Amino acid sequence: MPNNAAIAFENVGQVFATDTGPLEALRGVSTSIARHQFVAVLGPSGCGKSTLLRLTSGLLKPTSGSVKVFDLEVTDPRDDVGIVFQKPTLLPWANTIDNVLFPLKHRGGFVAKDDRQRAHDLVKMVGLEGFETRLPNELSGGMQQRVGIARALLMDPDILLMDEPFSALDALTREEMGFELLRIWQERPKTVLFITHSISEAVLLADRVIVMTDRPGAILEDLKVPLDRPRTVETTTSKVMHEFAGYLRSLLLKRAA
Ligand SMILES: Nc1ncnc2c1ncn2[C@@H]1O[C@H](COP(=O)(O)OP(=O)(O)OP(=O)(O)O)[C@@H](O)[C@H]1O
Repeated sequence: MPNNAAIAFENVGQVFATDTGPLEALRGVSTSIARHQFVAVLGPSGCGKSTLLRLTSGLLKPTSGSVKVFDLEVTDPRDDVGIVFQKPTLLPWANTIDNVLFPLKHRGGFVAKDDRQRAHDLVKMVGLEGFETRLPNELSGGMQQRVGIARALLMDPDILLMDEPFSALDALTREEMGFELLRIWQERPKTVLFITHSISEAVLLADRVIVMTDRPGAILEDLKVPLDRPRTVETTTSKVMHEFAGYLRSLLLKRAA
């Protein structure tokens, strides 16, 4: 395992205790993600994708093996790891800026003038200039998700964990958000672990796609995406994208056969 990895999973297993007995969610997951690499994870429902993400964030400890971030075993949530969930879980009474600043406030941190400026800059970066004082219910789903992304970027984390971040959005907004994320990622390089059910989204965004098996989740294939950057709208209709997506689809279907 290279020791310059941003994230390293070493023989990770996760067994949950449930009412009906132990449930093995992950088995023997070993892989590493280089700094500033964009890795997408695809796999059937319940194969442990979110569990992998929670283990990386420190919200959960593995029952076997280890998860390391920059060579240190993950024991607790860290400031250099930002998370974006499917639903942005914004505070309904707080405006855009205050929602972005929430992680700082939550940690009991003093919000300095610089922090407020950073929040304004991030809000601008995610395309919400002019919406700084709006409440979440005055924003569309896509805009709320942008607030969630700006919030995850507040501490300028090196690692960004994203759990189906665009799945609640309509197809067009979803694609737009994907390109937006690539723009942000190029502007402020980050190590991204991105969970999705969308093959085309995984291919369009990532450097590498990890395909998981059914539960207990293990790595079925780990593939480099054969597309140059920057990715553009043309990429989405390219032959290479089409063929690679087709291969991934066959992998996922074979598994279900
Ligand atoms: N805290 C928990 N206690 C018990 N079982 C759990 C817990 N968290 C997850 N599981 C179970 O572990 C398995 C993997 O869950 P996980 O959410 O990681 O899957 P997933 O691949 O992200 O699924 P989906 O694609 O449907 O979101 C599932 O069977 C789930 O029910």
